[in-house]
Amino acid sequence: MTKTIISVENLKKSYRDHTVLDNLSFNVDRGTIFALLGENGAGKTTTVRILSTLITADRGNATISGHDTKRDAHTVRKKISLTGQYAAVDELLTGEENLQMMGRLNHLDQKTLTKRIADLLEQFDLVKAAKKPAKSYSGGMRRRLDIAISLLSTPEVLFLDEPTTGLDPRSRLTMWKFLQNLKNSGVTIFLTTQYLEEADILADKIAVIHQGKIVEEGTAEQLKRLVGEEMLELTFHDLKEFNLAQNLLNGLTDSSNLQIEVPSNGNTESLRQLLNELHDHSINPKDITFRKPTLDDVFMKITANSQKGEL
Ligand SMILES: Nc1ncnc2c1ncn2[C@@H]1O[C@H](COP(=O)(O)OP(=O)(O)OP(=O)(O)O)[C@@H](O)[C@H]1O
Repeated sequence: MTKTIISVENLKKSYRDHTVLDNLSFNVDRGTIFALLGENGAGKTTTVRILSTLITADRGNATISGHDTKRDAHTVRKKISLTGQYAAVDELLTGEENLQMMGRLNHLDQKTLTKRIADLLEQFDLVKAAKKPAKSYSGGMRRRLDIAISLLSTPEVLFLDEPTTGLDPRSRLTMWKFLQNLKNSGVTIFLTTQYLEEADILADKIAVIHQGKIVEEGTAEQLKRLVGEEMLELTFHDLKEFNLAQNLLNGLTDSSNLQIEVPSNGNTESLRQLLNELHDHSINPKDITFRKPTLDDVFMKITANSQKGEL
């Protein structure tokens, strides 16, 4: 079996004169979690819809396990499952009935289906809720049921379009745990997200999509390294101190919070020098913290560069 399970080469998609995907290319390794990270309207759903054979690209190629999503869509559909942004759950049926119905539509024999449903209800923490109508479920439970439905026949690749959008922080944490377990069971997961933290926590590889182009790609660590060193965040007692420090330090200033952020190489000697210099001017910061770059910083940096036309 080859390492690459999803291969995307120069995909283009336009609606009239609006270019939605502009030469998109990337690969996803088998058994990994891949995150397509981008803002609203960046082209994430369009990419998922092409890869899951719901629509076709105007140009370019995409394959799943070596099968072309356009020419061999039938085979691709057998290998994948898709969970969209809007849960495909029948509100009037119970959780168990939803699973039964979709299992029968998927032509699973009753014995296999009964066993599979019991496993999925257990795995997705829905045993207690199984006999209750889905309309009584919370957003998180509904999303879990939706994913359980898409796992009735074990797919090679599971596509999840914004799996945690609209969920409360606790349900997001639970979902992350489920997705990690799913990956450990061998399923390749392709997810789209607007949440930098989600991509950071879950993904083995992240591709940042902006206006239909991949503007950066790598592991969370690689993307964070792009931004550079650690940052040192200094908070001052009052505006007078802050203004004085601003003249001495070359950093990013935030006057409303009386904060200045300067790059730091993590070296204690340079920190001592900086503090001595402030001290010589009778400035003693109220608070000093080291901050590791976040994916937020990466995203800000990349999108700022692309707006400046540097990409
Ligand atoms: N069928 C369509 N007809 C016209 N324009 C479309 C169509 N589908 C998508 N678009 C446009 O393509 C762009 C990308 O949409 P897409 O849904 O892929 O973005 P997204 O990154 O998934 O954003 P969101 O998080 O809002 O879903 C948007 O500007 C959208 O309006």
